[in-house]
Amino acid sequence: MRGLRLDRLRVMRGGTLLVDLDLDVAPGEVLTIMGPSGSGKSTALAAIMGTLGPGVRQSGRIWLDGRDVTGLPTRERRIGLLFQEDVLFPHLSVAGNLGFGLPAGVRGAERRARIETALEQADLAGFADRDPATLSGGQRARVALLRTLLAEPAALLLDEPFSRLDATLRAQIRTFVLERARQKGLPVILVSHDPEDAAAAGGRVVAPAEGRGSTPEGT
Ligand SMILES: Nc1ncnc2c1ncn2[C@@H]1O[C@H](COP(=O)(O)OP(=O)(O)OP(=O)(O)O)[C@@H](O)[C@H]1O
Repeated sequence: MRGLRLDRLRVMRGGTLLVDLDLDVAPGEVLTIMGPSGSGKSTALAAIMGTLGPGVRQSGRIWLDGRDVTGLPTRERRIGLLFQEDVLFPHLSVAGNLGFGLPAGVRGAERRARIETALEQADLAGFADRDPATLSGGQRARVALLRTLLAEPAALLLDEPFSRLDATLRAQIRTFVLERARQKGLPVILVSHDPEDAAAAGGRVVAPAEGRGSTPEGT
């Protein structure tokens, strides 16, 4: 089965149940995890990525495209993460930054071609040799997204991405990200404390420890 499945995924810290999710995110679907600061949103994403630190107890399974990825190291899970303070390497060109997203075996002309194509699709043709410091906030945000997508993830997690951008730009970038994810048929989990993000995503909204959550069908 394609998509992302959280099968009774639970994370306890101390005596607190921070994460309790039991749901599927279909290809092209966006699920929003919403809750106040400290409610466990980032913890939920860390559990899915496999980057939880010590001091927590995790149970349940994570399935991606029918594969149980629960025990796999982060890099083998094929899950892309874009977060709030995603930064580009300042000492590398835009193309150099994008190269970090590409699978290791992609080299030479193929590497250049994939980078050029990605830039064109993001309205950034001709930007390959630019210094990231010379880009606008919106251009930087698009490059960060392209870098994540070039790794060909099978799911995309967004942790309050671009919340530092002003409202207009943020809305544009949010649309851009969600459209790209839908085109690629990626299941997306968006973490936010902003109801506007959830409304723009247009899908289900759950709290980090909501269990099955609520679906439009009420199932
Ligand atoms: N490494 C850690 N050690 C101890 N406590 C932690 C650690 N990381 C998170 N916590 C605690 O776990 C709880 C959930 O944190 P988490 O970062 O998941 O919340 P959040 O909903 O993402 O918050 P925010 O919106 O502020 O980012 C908080 O009470 C936090 O203090």
